[in-house]
Amino acid sequence: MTPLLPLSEALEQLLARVATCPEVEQVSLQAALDRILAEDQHAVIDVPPADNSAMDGYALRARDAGRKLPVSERVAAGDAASTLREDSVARIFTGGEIPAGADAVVMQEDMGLVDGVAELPGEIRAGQHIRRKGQDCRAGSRLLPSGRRLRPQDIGLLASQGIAQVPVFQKLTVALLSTGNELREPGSGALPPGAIFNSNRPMLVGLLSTLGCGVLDLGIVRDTPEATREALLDAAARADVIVSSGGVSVGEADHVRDAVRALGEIDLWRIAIKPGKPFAFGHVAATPFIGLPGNPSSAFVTFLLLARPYLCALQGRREAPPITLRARADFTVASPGSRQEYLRVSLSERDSELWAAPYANQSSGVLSSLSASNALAVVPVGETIENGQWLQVMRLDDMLP
Ligand SMILES: Nc1nc2c(c(=O)[nH]1)N[C@H]1C(S)=C(S)[C@@H](COP(=O)(O)OP(=O)(O)OC[C@H]3O[C@@H](n4cnc5c(N)ncnc54)[C@H](O)[C@@H]3O)O[C@H]1N2
Ligand code: MOO
Repeated sequence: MTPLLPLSEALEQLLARVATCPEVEQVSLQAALDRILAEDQHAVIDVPPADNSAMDGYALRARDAGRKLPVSERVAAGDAASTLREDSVARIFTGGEIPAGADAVVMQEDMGLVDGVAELPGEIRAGQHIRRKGQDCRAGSRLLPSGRRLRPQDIGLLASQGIAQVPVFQKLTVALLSTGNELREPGSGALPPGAIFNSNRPMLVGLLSTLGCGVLDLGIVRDTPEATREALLDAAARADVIVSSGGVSVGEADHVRDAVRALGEIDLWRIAIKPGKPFAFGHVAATPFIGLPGNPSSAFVTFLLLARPYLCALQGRREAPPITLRARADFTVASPGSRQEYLRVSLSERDSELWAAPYANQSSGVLSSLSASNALAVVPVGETIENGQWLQVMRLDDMLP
């Protein structure tokens, strides 16, 4: 039996096989949401383009503090810049460009106004309530790095520069297939004896879609060597990656396993994590193949810990791994043995601290454990966790997309 492989080594081996980035395409800014930026983006203009007021009030000279001065003009957002006459103040609105000569803004709440004459407060700091030209972005500075998944705020930032088209990597197409004679699709009627519904398929379609991949859903592959080979060759020709679930453990010959081996190469790993020990990686012709374990929780956890970083790298995405938080254990577990455990837990806040409470049944076939949880808590190999002990936890929402 092959020894257990630490998660970090499995990940390293997977990432080492990522050689190239996808092709680049230009898309409109709005269509760029959730896509992966293919080139660094730089500011082309200063934003804001000129000093402007942060408040509705009066633009004036700070040295005039305490004086009574007439209001010589009115500046609204969108008006072209003007020059402030000597011995006067300008009425100004938020976003209005500061007239030349003015060096401060007094909020209208702080200004006395008698018969149209402004009574300036006794103390005015030069620069107050002025938003400086270029304080948001300086022309030439880097706005966003290549490899960034574009979020709504990134789209807004690009729009603030007048950028209307952006280069993004083409979407990956992932072929998905489910293996297992026992599987039936939801909607196909009542289950015959021995059968179960295929829950991995829609779950994995969801995970892949959330990651921004196009999914070529091949459904349940008919359980013959010929049908399996045909499906894999079709997948290899039409997709960038093939993902399957089931049949990667030590059981009797599985058609997918044998067919991948016949059409390419397959490594069957035993990873030192629970859930998710068996995991396969290889290729069909030149198309990479990932074999997730069949147990639904194992498929989900190995997708997050292994398939996700691999697919992100293949997409050209370059970002820091999801953040790890610290939480206190709301439980006690004895030494779990030879595999690092990823307990499905609910995080909640108590006395300004995070606490992790595990779902009662942590069996890898129990999908409710994931649905009821919002995080994974890491229990290192050989450790006994006492109640109140600090643990590393990863919020599921931080791992997706
Ligand atoms: N003798 C051993 N048996 C097992 C070992 C082992 O080391 N020695 N490892 C166990 C572990 S750990 C896991 S995880 C599973 C993984 O098994 P496979 O990847 O080969 O998957 P299957 O046997 O096909 O299925 C396992 C389980 O999951 C159910 N399943 C499969 N596909 C789906 C699906 N699409 N939707 C819902 N449920 C699915 C299937 O019915 C089985 O109950 O192996 C252990 N065995
Ligand atoms: O890894 Mo299996 O996922 O422990 O049941």
